[in-house]
Amino acid sequence: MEVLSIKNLSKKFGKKLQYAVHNANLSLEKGELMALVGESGSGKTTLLRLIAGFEEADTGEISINGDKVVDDHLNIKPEKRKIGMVFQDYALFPHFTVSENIAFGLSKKQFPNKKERISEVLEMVGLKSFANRYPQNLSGGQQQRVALARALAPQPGVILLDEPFSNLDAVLKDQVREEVRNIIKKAGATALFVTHDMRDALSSADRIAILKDGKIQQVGTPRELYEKPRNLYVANFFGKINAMNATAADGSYKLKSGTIHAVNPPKNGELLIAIRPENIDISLKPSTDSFEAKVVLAQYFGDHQQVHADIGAEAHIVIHAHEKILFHKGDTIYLTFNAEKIHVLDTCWYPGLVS
Ligand SMILES: Nc1ncnc2c1ncn2[C@@H]1O[C@H](COP(=O)(O)OP(=O)(O)OP(=O)(O)O)[C@@H](O)[C@H]1O
Repeated sequence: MEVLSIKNLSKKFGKKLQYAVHNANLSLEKGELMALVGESGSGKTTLLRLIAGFEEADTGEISINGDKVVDDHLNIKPEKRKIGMVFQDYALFPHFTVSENIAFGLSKKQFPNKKERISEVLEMVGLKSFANRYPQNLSGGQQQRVALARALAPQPGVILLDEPFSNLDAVLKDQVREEVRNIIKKAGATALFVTHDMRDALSSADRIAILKDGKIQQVGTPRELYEKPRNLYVANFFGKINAMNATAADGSYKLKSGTIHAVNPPKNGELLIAIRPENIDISLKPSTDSFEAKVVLAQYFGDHQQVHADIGAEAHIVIHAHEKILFHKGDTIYLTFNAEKIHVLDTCWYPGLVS
């Protein structure tokens, strides 16, 4: 069941030429946890605020639980949208205890027995024994769980979380990501969280939507976005990738310095192909499909070596090698591309493209 539906949503601030959010389409199924990622200024916060009702859309539609909350003639107030919000700084009321913070958004009509509901959500977030504490006497991770409990308590249609992991140090982050995901899943809630950190998105979300210049570039599972990025922007956002111009012909990708057999033969023509550094084998001996290359930089990172090499006319190739041999600048090496992991990118994206 579709819980959040966004159609052709756009927002421009004042007289700016650029859209903050441009023609966004997004759909969240019940129980889904989605990450909204993108670099600074890509429009993540604006999209979240449009959904919450803190900003007014220029055009487009938003529905929550099947009820329209925004269209050309409608702009339902934030408090009437059945949305739970977890703010970046948690925004807990300092003079209220944990219980009082959670009680704040609960109506007597929906929950005649408020105490029971508070106890339920405190149990859910593992803070039952902290009910009477004040926020300043809690750790950052605990404060975040209170904020999450407060958002979950009224059983909203969708929970929106603004940069939920950005205030946590690196050690806590891994643990809190897992906790937040588990709590949301246990509650059966549907949630959308904003992050600029691709690790948050890859490790926690069921699906990811990636924004660039206010436009959604791709929506998919972490694996789809990592392994089958639609364009170079998406590919680069999730780590290093080697992109090369190639000509598709006779079931192969022809590069200037050799040919790679294609597993899924593409249509003939000029293409931009891409392969991740871990999907290239490196050897000191040639084999039938290998490309000769010259090492220009080799960096040792303990669990792998990052080798930069030139293969003739093709630009720089980056390889993550796990071999025991250490490579050095000037070495002649032989690279074999894992044809199954070669992916064809959309070439219609270029930096700065807005419409
Ligand atoms: N209130 C505002 N007035 C004018 N321009 C705004 C306003 N809010 C956002 N913008 C502009 O809209 C664009 C998108 O901003 P937004 O804050 O949504 O991006 P973001 O991806 O959340 O960035 P960050 O990660 O830095 O928070 C930017 O160009 C920003 O300058």
